[in-house]
Amino acid sequence: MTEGQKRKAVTAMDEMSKDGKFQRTESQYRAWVKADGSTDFPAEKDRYVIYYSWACPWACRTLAVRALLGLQDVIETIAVEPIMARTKPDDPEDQHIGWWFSDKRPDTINGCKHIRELYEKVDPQGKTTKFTVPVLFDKKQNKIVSNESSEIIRMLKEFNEFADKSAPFAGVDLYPEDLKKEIDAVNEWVYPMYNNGVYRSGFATSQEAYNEAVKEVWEALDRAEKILSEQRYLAGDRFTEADVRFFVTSVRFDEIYASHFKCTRRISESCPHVFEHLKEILQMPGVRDTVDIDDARTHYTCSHKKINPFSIIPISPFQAFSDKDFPECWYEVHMKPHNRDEKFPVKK
Ligand SMILES: N[C@@H](CCC(=O)N[C@@H](CS)C(=O)NCC(=O)O)C(=O)O
Repeated sequence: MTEGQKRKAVTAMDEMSKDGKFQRTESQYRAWVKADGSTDFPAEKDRYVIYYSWACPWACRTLAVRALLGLQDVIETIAVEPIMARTKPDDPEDQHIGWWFSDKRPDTINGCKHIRELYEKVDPQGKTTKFTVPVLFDKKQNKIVSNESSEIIRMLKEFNEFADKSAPFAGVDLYPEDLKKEIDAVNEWVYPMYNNGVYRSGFATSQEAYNEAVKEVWEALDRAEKILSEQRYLAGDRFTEADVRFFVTSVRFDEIYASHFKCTRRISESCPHVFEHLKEILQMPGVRDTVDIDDARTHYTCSHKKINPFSIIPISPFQAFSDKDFPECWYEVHMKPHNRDEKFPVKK
């Protein structure tokens, strides 16, 4: 970046088309960790860190896969604060709002104040303009490896030799060769209609754009409900990344997307099979530790000022059935035993 030229920093809420549609930009860091050392990023224990937000479904899918593969002691993690804030508050021309660290949640590796500073540190030329989590960071070379979660979840298997063998899917490839076609077919509709669909619904700034998006979210729910009433998992009778990718949106749906993103339906009331599927995954060893529904709710309701200018947090719908406060009332419902084993016994 030459002097006088300013980086145009953007956030998700700036990525709008003229007709009010949310259009997500592509991730910019797309390198790969490899166990065989064939890239600049060899798989090593204690070398990498994942920066994440508890709110972010994309970041949390990397945490879920890390837990399922038993990599908690191999790759460390650093969380940001839930509420986004201006990253250059002293510059009136720079209105960027982003993820912050704090004394309670410090960046213990790079000592940055916010995620934007981390990106600017590794990229002083100003090529990056959107500062997202997750970030997979190489501590040895001080480089960002990847900020694309769909690729990070696939490269985590490269660390399998260091995995805790007692983890539910230690050494397992969640994108196995023989199921790639089925998984790709599921991801192809789950990403646009569901994972990104809820954002397209919530960020829409015209009635037409909202109607179109929310209709697709509902269609995706109906489609998943049908599949999960006929088979145990989305890509067949084996658990795969397609289930994790679906889960991270499902788990936030009733508490956050139904109200804050105006998706209006509730999984726990209208999609019993999707609900049991989400409970099954949430209850897999390690996964509960990758979901902080309180932090997530705080982020969405208090960071998107254009959607919720007074930062009013809607009361939890699960409060209606419980004497417990939030988030205990939420966990009470979601940690109740699921019926997936009974309905679809795993073939031995
Ligand atoms: N393609 C990215 C998307 C990540 C993403 O959009 N993360 C959001 C949080 S949910 C973010 O960090 N947004 C920052 C911003 O909008 O400025 C991935 O899947 O890794």
